[in-house]
Amino acid sequence: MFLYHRYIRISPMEKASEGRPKRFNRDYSFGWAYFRSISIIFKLIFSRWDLALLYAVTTICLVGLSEYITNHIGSITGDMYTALMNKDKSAFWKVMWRAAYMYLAKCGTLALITYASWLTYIEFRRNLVKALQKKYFTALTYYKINCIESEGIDNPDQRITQDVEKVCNDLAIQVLPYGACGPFVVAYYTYKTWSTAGAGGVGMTYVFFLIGVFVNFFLMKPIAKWTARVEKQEGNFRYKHISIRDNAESLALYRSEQFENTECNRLFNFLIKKQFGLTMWMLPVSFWQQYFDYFGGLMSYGIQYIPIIVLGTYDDKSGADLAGIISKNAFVYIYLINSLTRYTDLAINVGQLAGVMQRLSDFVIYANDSHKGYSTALARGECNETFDSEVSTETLPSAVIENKESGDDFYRFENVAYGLPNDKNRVLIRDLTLTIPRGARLLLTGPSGCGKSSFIRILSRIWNIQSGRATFGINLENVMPVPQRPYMPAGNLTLRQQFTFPRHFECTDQLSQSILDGIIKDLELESVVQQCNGLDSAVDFEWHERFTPGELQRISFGRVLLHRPTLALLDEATNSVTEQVEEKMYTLLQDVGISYVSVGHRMSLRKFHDTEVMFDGSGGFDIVGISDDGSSC
Ligand SMILES: Nc1ncnc2c1ncn2[C@@H]1O[C@H](COP(=O)(O)OP(=O)(O)OP(=O)(O)O)[C@@H](O)[C@H]1O
Repeated sequence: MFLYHRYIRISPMEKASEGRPKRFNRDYSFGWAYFRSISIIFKLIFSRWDLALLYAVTTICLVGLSEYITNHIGSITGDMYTALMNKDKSAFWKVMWRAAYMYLAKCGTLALITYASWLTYIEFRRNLVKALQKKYFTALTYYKINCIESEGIDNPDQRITQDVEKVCNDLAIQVLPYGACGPFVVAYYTYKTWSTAGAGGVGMTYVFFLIGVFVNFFLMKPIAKWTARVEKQEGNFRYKHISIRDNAESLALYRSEQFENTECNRLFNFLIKKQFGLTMWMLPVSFWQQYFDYFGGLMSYGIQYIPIIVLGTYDDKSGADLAGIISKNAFVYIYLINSLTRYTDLAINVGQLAGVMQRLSDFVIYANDSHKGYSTALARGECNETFDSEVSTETLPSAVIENKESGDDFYRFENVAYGLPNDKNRVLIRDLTLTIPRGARLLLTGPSGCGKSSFIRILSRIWNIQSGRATFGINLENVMPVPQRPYMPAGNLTLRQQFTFPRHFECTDQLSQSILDGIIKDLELESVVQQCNGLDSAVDFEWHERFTPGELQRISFGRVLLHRPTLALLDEATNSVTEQVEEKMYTLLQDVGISYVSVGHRMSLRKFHDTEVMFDGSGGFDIVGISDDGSSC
């Protein structure tokens, strides 16, 4: 009771953190949903004829071979008993030699099974991770899960890394080999049992097994549920530590050790509570598993009661022969019981897999749903209608979106309203009528939170408009953003790769190299190159921890100058550099003929723009012209 109170009681804070009910935020069960999730995951693992299938079949064949050898090994003890009781030297040495090479074959096969099942695991994991990552990075699914509405898909990173690892490991090494060969082994030993102990012996064994299955079925239900709960809390706890790693300097400046320590402990306590819950359920499962195994050993002799005492089948045999027969029969019966109990043991693995497997299949279902809208929109040439299904058209006129690449304008908005994609009631801007022509130099200003960056999201087509008519006259390939917080992809990349991001090309040709050298000089990035040991050394530090926001802003600005898009979307892209550097940056943009839409608060920005849209913070706006000296006209 004390332990229950200490670990399981739900605190008010924990209750509050559960939030509103979400589609995928539910407890997992050991039922039909599990079988559905198995079919979803298997389709991804075996999506084509490849090594995964070859290795899986090889493993199963090796397990079959191992069972065949075991069948021959089974008679060795019985023959040894008979040879020793008869004091028969030649029979003894025959059995010894037979045993030696049989064990050699058995051990070799077991080693090969381990090897093949690990290869299977690697191929399973390769297929599943690649399939999930493809889904994650299609149709902005990663953005929706992390920034918009995940419907309860927590910790996607953990699902792709840890959950996949567990599922593939258990499937390839535990479940698949023995699960696939099991029925044949069971059928063979059932026949062997029948031929010596008759229907009574087989019946006793199967009743024993069915009791096991029945008890396991009830014990497994909570295991699936609690495993998924533990996985979720593991993900939250790990993510907390990752965020501390990524923000170590900010924490140090805030001296927030105590706060973060308490927070880490709080998340860890959630995890421990869930682990305790799982452990509580593992107690009866473990007891039942052990008891069942031990009782199975006794049963292999118990069944012999039928042929030896009830049927008197071996009444004419000598003591030595009977000892050998008892040993051989015991092997057959114990093997039948073992093959059946192996299934009940596998049930623990399968039960634990149920929770993790459903976490993965939920991820797949969510991604597939989110791809649906995207594909239709793409087919209509309207790849920006990603969030259509979430937008309310009850109170607003419907949204009309057109793509006109050949037009004179980059964008045309007529009576457009936009707001939060995850809250249809929150409209940020209403009735916006604005044309952004080719060659535009547009400035967006207004109070914090009024919807300036959201407008950049509309231009980048990661958010959709709610109503009105929007015409897009520029392909996304020709637009490049510079976000508020410079994005530096992780993974020991070189400085050159940071510059060439988001493309994977290597700028080795003379022209790109000379452009890059010019950018480094113009943006005064020589010291950054030095700290990175040149352009082509893989760095082992965290970019945000090593470089200042101003340096990072200059690197992301350098990307724009290197890629030379038609239009740059600059979201407070120069707010960490001096006004002199800012002037240099805008002059460089103008020199290479890149149009731009900027978001910013500084007055000094005005002189680089010809039009200003001033949002008022309550859904309205003003559009004014700007003359060369920065004054309104
Ligand atoms: N993914 C999101 N989910 C929910 N709300 C969001 C999301 N992104 C932005 N918002 C909200 O939308 C509103 C407008 O945000 P936006 O980023 O456009 O502001 P902003 O005008 O650029 O402000 P600032 O000048 O402070 O950057 C804010 O209230 C913000 O909290």
